[in-house]
Amino acid sequence: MERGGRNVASFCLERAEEMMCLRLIEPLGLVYGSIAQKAIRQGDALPLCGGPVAFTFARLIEGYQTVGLMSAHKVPQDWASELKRITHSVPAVVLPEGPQVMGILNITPDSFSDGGQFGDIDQTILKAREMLRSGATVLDIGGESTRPGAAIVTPEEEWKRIGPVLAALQTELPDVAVSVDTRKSYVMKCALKAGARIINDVTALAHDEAALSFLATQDCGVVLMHMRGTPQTMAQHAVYEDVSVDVVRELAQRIEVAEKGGIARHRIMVDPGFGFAKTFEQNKDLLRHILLLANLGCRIVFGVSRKRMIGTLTGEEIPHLRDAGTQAASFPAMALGHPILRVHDVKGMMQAVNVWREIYLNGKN
Ligand SMILES: Nc1nc2c(c(=O)[nH]1)N=C(COP(=O)(O)OP(=O)(O)O)CN2
Ligand SMILES: Nc1ccc(C(=O)O)cc1
Repeated sequence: MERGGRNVASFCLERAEEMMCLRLIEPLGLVYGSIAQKAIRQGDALPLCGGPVAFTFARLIEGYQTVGLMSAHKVPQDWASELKRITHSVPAVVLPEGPQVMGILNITPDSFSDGGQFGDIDQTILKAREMLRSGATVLDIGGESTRPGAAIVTPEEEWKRIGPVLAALQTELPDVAVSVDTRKSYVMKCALKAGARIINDVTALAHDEAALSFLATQDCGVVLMHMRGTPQTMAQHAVYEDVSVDVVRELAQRIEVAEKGGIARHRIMVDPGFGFAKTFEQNKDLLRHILLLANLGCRIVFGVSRKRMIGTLTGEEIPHLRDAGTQAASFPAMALGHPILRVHDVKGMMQAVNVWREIYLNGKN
Protein backbone atom coordinates (compact mmCIF):
# COMPACT_ATOMS: atom_id res chain seq x y z
CA MET A 1 0.00 0.00 0.00
CA GLU A 2 3.01 2.30 -0.26
CA ARG A 3 3.44 4.83 -3.07
CA GLY A 4 6.68 6.81 -3.21
CA GLY A 5 7.25 5.97 0.47
CA ARG A 6 3.76 7.16 1.45
CA ASN A 7 0.63 5.34 2.36
CA VAL A 8 -1.95 5.32 -0.49
CA ALA A 9 -4.70 6.73 1.74
CA SER A 10 -2.54 9.66 2.78
CA PHE A 11 -1.46 10.21 -0.84
CA CYS A 12 -5.13 10.36 -1.93
CA LEU A 13 -6.00 12.75 0.90
CA GLU A 14 -3.09 15.00 -0.05
CA ARG A 15 -4.12 14.93 -3.71
CA ALA A 16 -7.74 15.77 -2.81
CA GLU A 17 -6.57 18.60 -0.53
CA GLU A 18 -4.27 19.86 -3.24
CA MET A 19 -7.10 19.97 -5.79
CA MET A 20 -9.41 21.75 -3.35
CA CYS A 21 -6.65 24.24 -2.51
CA LEU A 22 -7.07 23.74 1.25
CA ARG A 23 -3.55 25.03 1.62
CA LEU A 24 -2.81 28.35 0.00
CA ILE A 25 0.21 30.63 -0.15
CA GLU A 26 -0.18 34.38 -0.44
CA PRO A 27 2.89 35.89 -2.12
CA LEU A 28 3.95 39.16 -0.44
CA GLY A 29 6.85 41.61 -0.56
CA LEU A 30 7.13 42.02 -4.33
CA VAL A 31 10.36 42.99 -6.08
CA TYR A 32 10.70 43.92 -9.72
CA GLY A 33 13.02 44.07 -12.72
CA SER A 34 16.74 43.48 -12.29
CA ILE A 35 16.41 43.51 -8.47
CA ALA A 36 13.98 40.61 -8.75
CA GLN A 37 16.47 38.68 -10.90
CA LYS A 38 19.29 39.31 -8.41
CA ALA A 39 17.14 38.44 -5.41
CA ILE A 40 16.07 35.17 -7.08
CA ARG A 41 19.72 34.29 -7.86
CA GLN A 42 20.70 35.02 -4.25
CA GLY A 43 17.86 32.82 -2.95
CA ASP A 44 16.07 35.77 -1.32
CA ALA A 45 13.06 35.81 -3.64
CA LEU A 46 11.04 33.44 -5.81
CA PRO A 47 9.45 34.16 -9.19
CA LEU A 48 5.71 34.85 -9.09
CA CYS A 49 3.93 32.84 -11.83
CA GLY A 50 7.29 32.34 -13.57
CA GLY A 51 8.25 36.03 -13.29
CA PRO A 52 9.26 38.70 -14.13
CA VAL A 53 7.97 39.88 -10.72
CA ALA A 54 9.26 38.04 -7.63
CA PHE A 55 8.09 37.74 -4.02
CA THR A 56 10.21 37.80 -0.89
CA PHE A 57 7.58 36.96 1.75
CA ALA A 58 4.86 34.34 2.04
CA ARG A 59 1.71 33.92 4.13
CA LEU A 60 0.75 30.27 4.60
CA ILE A 61 -2.97 29.55 4.93
CA GLU A 62 -4.54 26.30 6.05
CA GLY A 63 -8.34 26.21 6.03
CA TYR A 64 -8.97 29.85 6.93
CA GLN A 65 -6.08 30.18 9.37
CA THR A 66 -2.78 31.94 8.76
CA VAL A 67 -0.33 29.30 9.92
CA GLY A 68 2.87 31.09 8.93
CA LEU A 69 4.27 34.41 7.76
CA MET A 70 7.89 34.12 6.68
CA SER A 71 10.61 34.86 4.13
CA ALA A 72 9.89 33.09 0.85
CA HIS A 73 13.05 30.98 1.15
CA LYS A 74 11.98 29.73 4.60
CA VAL A 75 8.71 28.13 3.45
CA PRO A 76 8.84 24.57 4.87
CA GLN A 77 9.60 21.65 2.58
CA ASP A 78 6.15 20.10 3.09
CA TRP A 79 4.66 23.16 1.32
CA ALA A 80 6.78 22.47 -1.78
CA SER A 81 3.85 21.53 -4.04
CA GLU A 82 1.93 24.73 -3.11
CA LEU A 83 5.09 26.77 -3.63
CA LYS A 84 5.61 25.17 -7.03
CA ARG A 85 2.08 26.16 -8.09
CA ILE A 86 2.64 29.88 -7.43
CA THR A 87 6.19 30.05 -8.83
CA HIS A 88 5.65 28.21 -12.12
CA SER A 89 4.63 30.10 -15.24
CA VAL A 90 1.03 29.76 -16.39
CA PRO A 91 -0.15 28.65 -19.86
CA ALA A 92 -0.63 31.63 -22.20
CA VAL A 93 -3.87 30.20 -23.74
CA VAL A 94 -4.22 31.51 -27.31
CA LEU A 95 -2.93 35.05 -26.54
CA PRO A 96 0.55 36.62 -26.44
CA GLU A 97 2.49 36.54 -23.15
CA GLY A 98 2.73 39.51 -20.75
CA PRO A 99 -0.15 41.75 -19.65
CA GLN A 100 -2.81 41.97 -22.38
CA VAL A 101 -5.75 44.30 -22.74
CA MET A 102 -9.11 42.79 -23.70
CA GLY A 103 -11.56 45.32 -25.18
CA ILE A 104 -15.22 44.96 -24.18
CA LEU A 105 -17.74 45.10 -27.04
CA ASN A 106 -21.25 44.75 -25.67
CA ILE A 107 -23.95 44.30 -28.29
CA THR A 108 -26.80 44.76 -25.86
CA PRO A 109 -29.52 47.32 -25.21
CA ASP A 110 -28.94 47.24 -21.44
CA SER A 111 -25.27 46.77 -20.43
CA PHE A 112 -24.47 48.97 -17.46
CA SER A 113 -21.80 51.06 -19.20
CA ASP A 114 -21.85 50.60 -22.98
CA GLY A 115 -25.34 49.24 -23.70
CA GLY A 116 -27.59 50.55 -26.43
CA GLN A 117 -25.26 50.09 -29.39
CA PHE A 118 -26.68 46.94 -30.84
CA GLY A 119 -27.92 46.97 -34.38
CA ASP A 120 -25.25 49.38 -35.59
CA ILE A 121 -22.56 47.07 -36.96
CA ASP A 122 -20.54 49.84 -38.61
CA GLN A 123 -20.28 51.68 -35.29
CA THR A 124 -19.21 48.47 -33.54
CA ILE A 125 -16.54 47.72 -36.15
CA LEU A 126 -15.25 51.29 -35.83
CA LYS A 127 -15.04 50.81 -32.09
CA ALA A 128 -13.26 47.46 -32.56
CA ARG A 129 -10.71 49.06 -34.92
CA GLU A 130 -10.09 51.83 -32.42
CA MET A 131 -9.55 49.30 -29.61
CA LEU A 132 -7.06 47.33 -31.71
CA ARG A 133 -5.24 50.50 -32.75
CA SER A 134 -4.98 51.40 -29.08
CA GLY A 135 -3.33 48.08 -28.25
CA ALA A 136 -6.04 45.51 -27.42
CA THR A 137 -4.96 42.00 -28.45
CA VAL A 138 -8.37 40.43 -27.89
CA LEU A 139 -11.98 41.62 -28.06
CA ASP A 140 -14.71 40.23 -25.81
CA ILE A 141 -18.14 40.31 -27.47
CA GLY A 142 -21.24 39.97 -25.31
CA GLY A 143 -24.90 39.75 -26.31
CA GLU A 144 -26.44 39.51 -22.83
CA SER A 145 -25.93 41.83 -19.87
CA THR A 146 -25.16 39.96 -16.65
CA ARG A 147 -25.40 43.01 -14.40
CA PRO A 148 -27.40 42.48 -11.20
CA GLY A 149 -31.05 41.96 -12.10
CA ALA A 150 -30.50 42.05 -15.90
CA ALA A 151 -33.22 40.76 -18.25
CA ILE A 152 -32.83 37.17 -19.50
CA VAL A 153 -32.12 36.78 -23.23
CA THR A 154 -32.90 33.62 -25.23
CA PRO A 155 -29.92 31.85 -26.90
CA GLU A 156 -31.35 32.66 -30.34
CA GLU A 157 -31.74 36.36 -29.53
CA GLU A 158 -28.24 36.47 -28.04
CA TRP A 159 -26.73 34.94 -31.18
CA LYS A 160 -28.79 37.29 -33.37
CA ARG A 161 -26.97 40.16 -31.65
CA ILE A 162 -23.46 38.66 -31.71
CA GLY A 163 -23.46 36.77 -35.04
CA PRO A 164 -23.44 39.72 -37.47
CA VAL A 165 -20.70 41.51 -35.48
CA LEU A 166 -18.52 38.41 -35.36
CA ALA A 167 -19.03 37.84 -39.10
CA ALA A 168 -18.08 41.46 -39.87
CA LEU A 169 -15.00 41.22 -37.63
CA GLN A 170 -13.89 38.03 -39.37
CA THR A 171 -14.21 39.75 -42.75
CA GLU A 172 -12.68 43.10 -41.86
CA LEU A 173 -10.18 42.15 -39.15
CA PRO A 174 -9.52 38.44 -39.74
CA ASP A 175 -6.45 38.24 -37.48
CA VAL A 176 -8.08 39.58 -34.33
CA ALA A 177 -8.57 37.16 -31.44
CA VAL A 178 -12.23 37.20 -30.44
CA SER A 179 -13.64 36.03 -27.14
CA VAL A 180 -17.38 35.53 -26.76
CA ASP A 181 -18.94 36.27 -23.39
CA THR A 182 -21.73 33.72 -23.05
CA ARG A 183 -23.02 31.04 -20.69
CA LYS A 184 -25.11 29.24 -23.33
CA SER A 185 -23.89 26.22 -25.29
CA TYR A 186 -25.96 27.20 -28.35
CA VAL A 187 -24.16 30.55 -28.57
CA MET A 188 -20.77 28.87 -27.87
CA LYS A 189 -21.31 26.49 -30.80
CA CYS A 190 -22.31 29.26 -33.20
CA ALA A 191 -19.46 31.50 -32.01
CA LEU A 192 -16.69 28.91 -32.43
CA LYS A 193 -18.03 27.96 -35.85
CA ALA A 194 -17.86 31.65 -36.78
CA GLY A 195 -14.19 31.92 -35.72
CA ALA A 196 -14.15 32.90 -32.00
CA ARG A 197 -11.03 31.66 -30.20
CA ILE A 198 -12.08 32.06 -26.57
CA ILE A 199 -15.31 31.34 -24.68
CA ASN A 200 -15.76 33.54 -21.62
CA ASP A 201 -18.39 32.04 -19.31
CA VAL A 202 -19.32 34.10 -16.23
CA THR A 203 -20.79 30.95 -14.64
CA ALA A 204 -17.62 28.86 -15.13
CA LEU A 205 -19.68 26.36 -17.20
CA ALA A 206 -22.24 25.85 -14.41
CA HIS A 207 -25.23 27.43 -16.20
CA ASP A 208 -25.70 25.11 -19.19
CA GLU A 209 -24.83 21.47 -18.70
CA ALA A 210 -24.21 20.94 -22.43
CA ALA A 211 -21.42 23.57 -22.41
CA LEU A 212 -18.69 21.43 -20.85
CA SER A 213 -19.17 18.37 -23.05
CA PHE A 214 -19.28 20.57 -26.14
CA LEU A 215 -16.15 22.56 -25.23
CA ALA A 216 -14.31 19.29 -24.51
CA THR A 217 -14.53 18.55 -28.25
CA GLN A 218 -13.00 21.93 -29.20
CA ASP A 219 -9.59 23.55 -28.79
CA CYS A 220 -10.53 27.15 -27.90
CA GLY A 221 -9.48 28.96 -24.73
CA VAL A 222 -12.03 28.94 -21.90
CA VAL A 223 -12.46 31.58 -19.18
CA LEU A 224 -13.97 30.26 -15.95
CA MET A 225 -15.29 33.21 -13.94
CA HIS A 226 -16.31 33.05 -10.29
CA MET A 227 -19.86 33.81 -9.33
CA ARG A 228 -22.64 32.29 -7.28
CA GLY A 229 -26.28 31.98 -8.28
CA THR A 230 -27.42 33.90 -11.36
CA PRO A 231 -27.28 37.60 -12.24
CA GLN A 232 -30.84 37.77 -10.90
CA THR A 233 -30.08 36.05 -7.57
CA MET A 234 -26.33 36.59 -7.01
CA ALA A 235 -26.72 39.41 -4.45
CA GLN A 236 -28.23 37.01 -1.93
CA HIS A 237 -25.25 34.63 -2.21
CA ALA A 238 -22.64 37.18 -1.12
CA VAL A 239 -21.79 35.43 2.15
CA TYR A 240 -18.19 34.23 2.59
CA GLU A 241 -16.00 33.09 5.43
CA ASP A 242 -13.05 34.79 3.71
CA VAL A 243 -13.90 36.01 0.23
CA SER A 244 -10.49 35.69 -1.45
CA VAL A 245 -9.86 32.22 0.01
CA ASP A 246 -13.37 31.06 -0.91
CA VAL A 247 -13.14 32.45 -4.45
CA VAL A 248 -9.83 30.65 -5.04
CA ARG A 249 -11.22 27.35 -3.71
CA GLU A 250 -14.47 27.62 -5.66
CA LEU A 251 -12.52 28.36 -8.84
CA ALA A 252 -10.26 25.38 -8.09
CA GLN A 253 -13.40 23.21 -7.99
CA ARG A 254 -14.58 24.58 -11.35
CA ILE A 255 -11.12 23.95 -12.87
CA GLU A 256 -11.32 20.39 -11.60
CA VAL A 257 -14.82 19.90 -13.08
CA ALA A 258 -13.63 21.34 -16.40
CA GLU A 259 -10.52 19.17 -16.50
CA LYS A 260 -12.43 16.02 -15.57
CA GLY A 261 -14.93 16.90 -18.30
CA GLY A 262 -12.18 16.97 -20.91
CA ILE A 263 -10.95 20.57 -21.10
CA ALA A 264 -7.16 20.44 -20.74
CA ARG A 265 -5.67 22.81 -18.19
CA HIS A 266 -3.59 24.59 -20.81
CA ARG A 267 -6.89 25.87 -22.30
CA ILE A 268 -8.21 27.33 -19.04
CA MET A 269 -8.08 30.91 -17.72
CA VAL A 270 -9.73 32.03 -14.49
CA ASP A 271 -11.37 35.23 -13.32
CA PRO A 272 -12.35 36.22 -9.75
CA GLY A 273 -15.58 37.86 -10.97
CA PHE A 274 -15.57 41.32 -9.43
CA GLY A 275 -19.12 42.52 -8.79
CA PHE A 276 -20.64 39.04 -9.14
CA ALA A 277 -22.14 37.80 -5.84
CA LYS A 278 -19.84 40.14 -3.88
CA THR A 279 -20.54 43.17 -1.73
CA PHE A 280 -18.45 46.33 -1.95
CA GLU A 281 -16.36 45.27 1.08
CA GLN A 282 -15.86 41.80 -0.41
CA ASN A 283 -14.76 43.24 -3.78
CA LYS A 284 -12.19 45.38 -1.96
CA ASP A 285 -10.99 42.44 0.10
CA LEU A 286 -10.67 40.30 -3.03
CA LEU A 287 -8.63 43.00 -4.74
CA ARG A 288 -6.33 43.40 -1.73
CA HIS A 289 -5.53 39.68 -1.81
CA ILE A 290 -5.62 39.24 -5.58
CA LEU A 291 -2.22 37.50 -5.62
CA LEU A 292 -3.83 34.48 -3.93
CA LEU A 293 -5.12 33.63 -7.40
CA ALA A 294 -1.58 32.53 -8.27
CA ASN A 295 -2.42 29.31 -6.41
CA LEU A 296 -4.60 28.22 -9.33
CA GLY A 297 -1.75 27.98 -11.85
CA CYS A 298 -3.85 29.55 -14.61
CA ARG A 299 -3.73 32.81 -16.50
CA ILE A 300 -5.95 35.44 -14.86
CA VAL A 301 -8.64 37.53 -16.53
CA PHE A 302 -9.34 40.60 -14.45
CA GLY A 303 -12.47 42.72 -14.86
CA VAL A 304 -13.17 45.76 -12.71
CA SER A 305 -13.89 48.11 -15.61
CA ARG A 306 -16.27 50.92 -14.59
CA LYS A 307 -17.97 48.62 -12.08
CA ARG A 308 -20.02 49.81 -9.13
CA MET A 309 -17.11 49.13 -6.76
CA ILE A 310 -15.10 51.77 -8.67
CA GLY A 311 -18.08 54.12 -8.40
CA THR A 312 -18.26 53.58 -4.64
CA LEU A 313 -14.49 53.93 -4.20
CA THR A 314 -14.37 57.19 -6.15
CA GLY A 315 -17.82 58.71 -5.62
CA GLU A 316 -18.28 58.77 -9.42
CA GLU A 317 -21.89 57.97 -10.36
CA ILE A 318 -21.42 57.81 -14.13
CA PRO A 319 -19.84 54.53 -15.34
CA HIS A 320 -17.94 55.96 -18.33
CA LEU A 321 -16.21 58.48 -16.03
CA ARG A 322 -14.69 55.66 -13.95
CA ASP A 323 -11.72 54.77 -16.18
CA ALA A 324 -8.99 56.35 -14.01
CA GLY A 325 -10.34 54.40 -11.02
CA THR A 326 -10.41 51.26 -13.17
CA GLN A 327 -6.74 51.68 -14.08
CA ALA A 328 -5.68 52.25 -10.48
CA ALA A 329 -7.64 49.20 -9.31
CA SER A 330 -6.02 47.05 -12.03
CA PHE A 331 -2.45 47.69 -10.82
CA PRO A 332 -2.43 44.96 -8.14
CA ALA A 333 -3.16 42.34 -10.83
CA MET A 334 -0.21 43.36 -13.00
CA ALA A 335 2.22 41.23 -11.01
CA LEU A 336 0.33 38.03 -11.79
CA GLY A 337 2.43 37.11 -14.81
CA HIS A 338 0.27 37.49 -17.86
CA PRO A 339 -2.98 39.11 -16.70
CA ILE A 340 -5.71 39.87 -19.21
CA LEU A 341 -7.30 43.19 -18.31
CA ARG A 342 -10.91 43.31 -19.53
CA VAL A 343 -11.82 46.97 -20.07
CA HIS A 344 -14.09 49.38 -21.90
CA ASP A 345 -11.37 52.06 -22.29
CA VAL A 346 -8.51 50.29 -24.05
CA LYS A 347 -6.45 53.40 -24.72
CA GLY A 348 -6.37 54.47 -21.07
CA MET A 349 -5.62 50.96 -19.83
CA MET A 350 -2.78 50.59 -22.35
CA GLN A 351 -1.23 53.78 -20.97
CA ALA A 352 -1.45 52.34 -17.46
CA VAL A 353 0.09 49.02 -18.59
CA ASN A 354 2.93 50.80 -20.40
CA VAL A 355 3.68 53.05 -17.43
CA TRP A 356 3.68 50.04 -15.07
CA ARG A 357 5.91 48.03 -17.39
CA GLU A 358 8.41 50.85 -17.84
CA ILE A 359 8.62 51.73 -14.14
CA TYR A 360 8.64 48.24 -12.68
CA LEU A 361 10.19 45.98 -15.27
CA ASN A 362 12.52 47.94 -17.50
CA GLY A 363 14.60 49.80 -14.91
CA LYS A 364 18.35 49.24 -14.87
CA ASN A 365 18.52 48.99 -11.06
N1 LIG B 1 -14.53 37.17 -17.49
C1 LIG B 1 -15.35 38.17 -17.18
N2 LIG B 1 -16.45 38.38 -17.88
C2 LIG B 1 -17.28 39.40 -17.58
C3 LIG B 1 -16.98 40.26 -16.49
C4 LIG B 1 -15.80 40.03 -15.75
O1 LIG B 1 -15.47 40.72 -14.77
N3 LIG B 1 -15.02 38.99 -16.13
N4 LIG B 1 -17.82 41.31 -16.21
C5 LIG B 1 -18.90 41.55 -16.92
C6 LIG B 1 -19.72 42.74 -16.64
O2 LIG B 1 -19.29 43.85 -17.35
P1 LIG B 1 -19.97 44.38 -18.70
O3 LIG B 1 -19.38 45.69 -19.03
O4 LIG B 1 -19.87 43.36 -19.77
O5 LIG B 1 -21.48 44.64 -18.27
P2 LIG B 1 -22.86 43.96 -18.60
O6 LIG B 1 -22.91 42.67 -17.87
O7 LIG B 1 -23.88 44.94 -18.07
O8 LIG B 1 -22.96 43.76 -20.08
C7 LIG B 1 -19.31 40.64 -18.00
N5 LIG B 1 -18.40 39.61 -18.28
N1 LIG C 1 -22.48 42.14 -15.06
C1 LIG C 1 -22.12 43.06 -14.12
C2 LIG C 1 -22.08 44.40 -14.48
C3 LIG C 1 -21.69 45.34 -13.52
C4 LIG C 1 -21.34 44.94 -12.24
C5 LIG C 1 -20.92 45.94 -11.22
O1 LIG C 1 -21.00 47.14 -11.50
O2 LIG C 1 -20.49 45.55 -10.13
C6 LIG C 1 -21.37 43.59 -11.90
C7 LIG C 1 -21.76 42.64 -12.85
